[in-house]
Amino acid sequence: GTGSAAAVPINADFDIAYVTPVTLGTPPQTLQLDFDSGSSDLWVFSSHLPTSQIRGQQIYAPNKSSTAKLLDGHSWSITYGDGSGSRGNVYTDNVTVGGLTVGSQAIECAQQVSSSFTTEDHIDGLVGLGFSTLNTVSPKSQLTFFDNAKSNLDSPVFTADLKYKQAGTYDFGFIDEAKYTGEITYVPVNSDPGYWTFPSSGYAVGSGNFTASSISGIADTGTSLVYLPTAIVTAYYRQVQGATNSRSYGGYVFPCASTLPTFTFGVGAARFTIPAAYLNYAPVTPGSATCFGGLQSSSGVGINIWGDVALKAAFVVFNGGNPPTIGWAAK
Ligand SMILES: CSC[C@H](NC(=O)[C@H](Cc1ccccc1)OC(=O)N1CCC(N)CC1)C(=O)N[C@@H](CC1CCCCC1)[C@@H](O)Cn1ccccc1=O
Repeated sequence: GTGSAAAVPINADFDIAYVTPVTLGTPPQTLQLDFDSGSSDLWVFSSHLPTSQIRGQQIYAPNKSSTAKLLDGHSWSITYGDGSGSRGNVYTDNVTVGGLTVGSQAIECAQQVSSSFTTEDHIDGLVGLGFSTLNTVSPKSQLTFFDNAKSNLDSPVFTADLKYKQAGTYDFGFIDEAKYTGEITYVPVNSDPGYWTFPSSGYAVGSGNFTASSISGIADTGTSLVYLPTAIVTAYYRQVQGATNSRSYGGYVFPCASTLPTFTFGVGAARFTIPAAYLNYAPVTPGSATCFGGLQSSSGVGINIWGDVALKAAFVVFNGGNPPTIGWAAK
């Protein structure tokens, strides 16, 4: 089988995250979930949450689904890189994404969410697309939607075609040739850390020379920005008039009117250029003349992350075969 679903930006002004409609249970309950290749829990706002923690989000009510089953004695708790988090209990039920259905998928029902989830009313939960080793359900960890679907997929892959300020798609089980140009460059994935960790072959700032250097990082659809080693990031912002590394804003900022260079990264022999517009991420506060960069240092994060700012400059194939690989193509 295959599936195909839209990845819709949650904010009209800048791409902080993308959500995809997912139907749960019988009769179907549709929620807008953030597909996150940087984590491996499928969790939802649920009828088990105190109403004080719900602010407009859609919820999944397992007691309204004839196919829901409590996973007795199981719980989950997750904290993300940005400090947000949630926890709760677990049901299994049917989950459908873009026409692809998984029966008895673990649906982690939130009983508590952190304030940043309560205030982000466009996100009703997450679908983790990392490796199932990262799943937080205890005492028995659960499989991701992708791992459960894999044996029924025409091909054990999912692809991300994220776009700048417009809807893109996540496809499951097939590679849509119409979504990319040229060849797909595949490189090995180290799944031991549980993420889609792959080697990049180097970078260039604007029209400058390409610096060959092996950079290990993760392809993370759930992270908005790109986080890379400080040496690379300082080389980039040296080319930006008025750029400073602001402690108060937590990263590199610059006058919104500044001209930004592009940023090119290598995957094997292939080269992908992130347009300057993607790197002029957003005003630090609405209407400010100071803007926050889409490229930031990974020194505070602990790993290099190729987030949405990079992913939307390419068509990316997450190949869950044995061994796993990741493919990048121009589009
Ligand atoms: C450098 S990991 C920071 C990253 N969280 C972000 O990227 C958030 C995303 C967001 C989306 C919607 C509203 C608010 C914030 O956005 C910012 O942090 N931004 C954007 C706006 C900017 N002004 C400031 C910087 C992050 O924890 N991702 C995790 C998934 C996220 C969690 C929050 C909800 C959306 C999905 C995850 O894949 C990151 N992971 C990756 C590997 C290991 C652990 C880990 O946990």
